[in-house]
Amino acid sequence: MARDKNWVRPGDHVIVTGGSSGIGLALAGEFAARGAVVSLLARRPTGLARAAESLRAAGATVHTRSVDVTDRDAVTAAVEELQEEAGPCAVLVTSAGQARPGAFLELPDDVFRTMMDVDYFGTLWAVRAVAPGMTHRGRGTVVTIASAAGLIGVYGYTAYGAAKFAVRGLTEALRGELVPHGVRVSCVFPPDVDTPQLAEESQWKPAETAAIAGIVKPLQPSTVARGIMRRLDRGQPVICLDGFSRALARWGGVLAPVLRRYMDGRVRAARRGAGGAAVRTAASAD
Ligand SMILES: NC(=O)C1=CN([C@@H]2O[C@H](COP(=O)(O)OP(=O)(O)OC[C@H]3O[C@@H](n4cnc5c(N)ncnc54)[C@H](OP(=O)(O)O)[C@@H]3O)[C@@H](O)[C@H]2O)C=CC1
Ligand SMILES: CCCCCCCCCCCCCCCC(=O)[C@@H](N)CO
Repeated sequence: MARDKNWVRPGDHVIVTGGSSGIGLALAGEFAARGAVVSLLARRPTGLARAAESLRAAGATVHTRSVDVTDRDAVTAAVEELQEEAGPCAVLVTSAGQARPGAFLELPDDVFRTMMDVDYFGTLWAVRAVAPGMTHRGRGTVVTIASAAGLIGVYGYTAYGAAKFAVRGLTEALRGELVPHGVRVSCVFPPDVDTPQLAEESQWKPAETAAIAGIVKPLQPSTVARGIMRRLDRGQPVICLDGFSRALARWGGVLAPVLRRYMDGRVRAARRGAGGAAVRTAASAD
């Protein structure tokens, strides 16, 4: 992905799934500050209205659509309508997502399907709705929000991590196909970010998962959004916001045995901390 200061211009139409909250809303604010027209997609109309209001108060032009990203036809229809209202989509950000951590042996089957439906297929349907237009016009940027849990397998994230690995696989393969058509493709791998989702998932999060994720202090959504914009300006296809994730993205395969031992140590420490005499041996194959 080449440097191109015109990847987003005033008046451009930017579509953000999950744009009513957290990372998506913070990014919508960054695009609005650059003069873009922003469209927000999410399920809850109240959240959409509140987010739109806050962006409009800062002078932005905002469109919204209440849609569940797992519904392919609804996503396609919403994106088409929004493009009729606000012009062809110059940038798509897929931030709609959900995290449900838990011990593998205790997670209900349907959680695995829900994570894939929301996090993976929710990303896929939005990308498929804009990709033909972008390639036809020879201009566009697709930004998917994965997770640091999509860079390495993390205790407690069997369902969520698998879906985020899928987002990463999709984005990486897609890049090779779309770049020749003038379409930029980037994937973002944030560590914990201080958003409603982080609070929501804490009710399910095993102490072991918290101990591993706690290696990186939660970032603020505004910091994450600014960091993403800076890296998009530089044309980076793989976007990490902290040193650990960056090391993982660059050296993950080579570092994996060391990282696994390190994480297993955090798991054992978390169990001692929880007062558990029951220290089951953490699996550490290599
Ligand atoms: N916060 C964190 O620690 C991290 C988050 N991420 C990822 O970043 C992305 C954004 O998360 P974050 O900003 O924290 O979360 P928030 O909970 O703050 O925002 C999530 C957004 O997605 C929307 N959304 C959720 N499910 C659906 C759905 N089925 N259909 C349409 N919209 C949906 C929500 O609106 P509504 O509920 O009304 O639909 C909301 O707008 C997610 O993909 C998440 O996995 C990655 C790494 C770390
Ligand atoms: C020597 C260095 C060792 C480094 C080990 C790994 C460091 C990064 C751990 C990241 C854990 C996963 C965070 C998931 C965030 C997320 O997606 C959820 N909060 C969503 O809500």
